[in-house]
Amino acid sequence: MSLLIKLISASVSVANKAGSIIREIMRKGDLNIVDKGINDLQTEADRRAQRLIVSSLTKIFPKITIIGEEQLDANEASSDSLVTSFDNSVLTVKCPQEYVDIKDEDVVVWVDPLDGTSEYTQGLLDHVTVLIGVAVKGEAVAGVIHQPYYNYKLETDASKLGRTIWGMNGVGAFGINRKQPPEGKRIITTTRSHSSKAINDSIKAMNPDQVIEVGGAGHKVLLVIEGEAHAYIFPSPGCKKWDTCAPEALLRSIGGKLTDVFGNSYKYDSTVKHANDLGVLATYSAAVHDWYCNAIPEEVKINLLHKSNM
Ligand SMILES: Nc1ncnc2c1ncn2[C@@H]1O[C@H](COP(=O)(O)O)[C@@H](O)[C@H]1OP(=O)(O)O
Ligand SMILES: [Mg+2]
Ligand SMILES: [Mg+2]
Ligand SMILES: [Mg+2]
Repeated sequence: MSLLIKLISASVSVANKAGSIIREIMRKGDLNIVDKGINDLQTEADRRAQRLIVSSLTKIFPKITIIGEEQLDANEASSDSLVTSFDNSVLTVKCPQEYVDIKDEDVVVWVDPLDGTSEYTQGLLDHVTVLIGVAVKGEAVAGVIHQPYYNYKLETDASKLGRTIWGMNGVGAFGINRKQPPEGKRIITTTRSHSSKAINDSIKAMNPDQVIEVGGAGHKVLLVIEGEAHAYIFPSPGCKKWDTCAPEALLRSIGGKLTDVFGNSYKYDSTVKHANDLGVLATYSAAVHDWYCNAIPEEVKINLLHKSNM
């Protein structure tokens, strides 16, 4: 069994339990919110989900570097029992030849225990995802996106609540049906809680038919994959490597693309700067990516570049 398939399989299992914790904390209603900066919230769910994910994966893969969003006291153990099981459906997949021989030290796992925290605290629950991204030699190669409240408005059957999607470069994506967005239209999805003039100017320059303002990097990439939007636009600082690693890998696995505003892929080795200073642009197909990239005003791009060098 290859290391990568085992790692994705374990990540699917632990992401599912992290989702249960996120639902449990919301059900009990004690979110215990702190603001880490400006409009940068953390709840008990972010903390407990990260402790579970990082401790569980560390137990199975002690030599792999795992980087999580939340800065937590290293001495504080997970209060939840660890997940050391493997998702069987992933284990049946054959690892592409190029990844068969990778070593522990080639891998970095990027964990966003709860993406869309702002929306979580406001009850916009389907914007929330758990993101586990796997980078190999600095490249986003595989991603798990768990959406704990998928179907929550439609389904009364608790067994149909939530879904887990995973994808790997050279293998494809599972748990989601890819759909082409409507032809002859331009639908853009963007932030609802971290807006800026640069974002508004860029969207205006793209002359869209519709703009979908929703929370979460994971959630917006799912909208792109399911054909609800042609592109996810965030020409602004604020997203970090744990926001984009899993979404980037998942999109790539189905022929889409996630880059900075210049069209360059981000790197994900353990020494990279965490902030994605040059923004995020994601599209459903690599063939249309350049159009969106070129449509972002030059002034917006130059400003991001200047700020990133400061
Ligand atoms: N200015 C910011 N400060 C902190 N986190 C940000 C900021 N902008 C974006 N993010 C992170 O990127 C995600 C996508 O952005 P948005 O929801 O605004 O479209 C957010 O849910 C948040 O992740 P998280 O919720 O995990 O902290
Ligand atoms: Mg956060
Ligand atoms: Mg996030
Ligand atoms: Mg988060």
